[in-house]
Amino acid sequence: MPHEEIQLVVEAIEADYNQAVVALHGVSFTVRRGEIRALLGSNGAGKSTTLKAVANLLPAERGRVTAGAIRFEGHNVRATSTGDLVRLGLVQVLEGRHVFRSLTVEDNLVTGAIGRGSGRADIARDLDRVYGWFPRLAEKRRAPAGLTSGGEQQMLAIGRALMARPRLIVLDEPSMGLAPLVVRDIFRTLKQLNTQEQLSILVAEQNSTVALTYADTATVLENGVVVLEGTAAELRNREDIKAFYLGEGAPHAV
Ligand SMILES: Nc1ncnc2c1ncn2[C@@H]1O[C@H](COP(=O)(O)OP(=O)(O)OP(=O)(O)O)[C@@H](O)[C@H]1O
Repeated sequence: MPHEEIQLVVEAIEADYNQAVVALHGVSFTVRRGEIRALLGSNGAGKSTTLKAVANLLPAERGRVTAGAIRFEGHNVRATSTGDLVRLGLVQVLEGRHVFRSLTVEDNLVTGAIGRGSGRADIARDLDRVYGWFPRLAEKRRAPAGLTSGGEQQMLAIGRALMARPRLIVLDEPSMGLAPLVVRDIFRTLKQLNTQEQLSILVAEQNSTVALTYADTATVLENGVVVLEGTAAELRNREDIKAFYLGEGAPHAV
């Protein structure tokens, strides 16, 4: 595989919080251009910490990367602010969605374009594009975001990220708290964005079944260490994985 196709390199990173709790002990993986990589693992495995490290968001939580390297398209992530990473095309959608509840859906989307320096016409075109991907957001464009459903808020968080014109989006648990059909719709749209716009995706999920359905590759974390890595197809066929690593019970449990 040619080197230039590797978009994100995470190399042997270690991270801690409050200079005390060590959350990652040498995590490594890559994301190729146009790839969907799932980051799997049970509660506390280190998924969120890894994603925050990739977006250089750990300092905001008294966390830090203490060793290793992270490079996005050749840029040293540890030395680049989150805002600059967004401008470079690496955009994160955080766990819990974090929409501005009192702003309308459309105003929330427009905030995603801040910092890009775009004019009104560009923003209007990108809004149309997001509404094309998520028609439910178009229907709710004038509604306060806080009054929309959980699924719509997740779509809004993704739509807001798309307004920044990302080349790689980083998503933390997009399925959390959502009904299975809504989760399926969201993952289908992500897959279409991936195939039609060559958008690379790094997604942390506890729902390994849905993640392995849509991802190309997966990395499984346990206690801050990579315990398994492979193509999603390989991992889908390993019945033992859910029982051993993902806290989803024995393989034959109902
Ligand atoms: N802000 C924080 N301050 C201190 N310790 C933290 C903080 N956030 C996470 N940790 C610790 O770091 C470790 C990894 O947690 P992390 O949230 O990355 O796991 P996770 O795989 O994303 O789990 P979850 O699915 O529950 O979010 C855990 O031991 C957790 O307690």
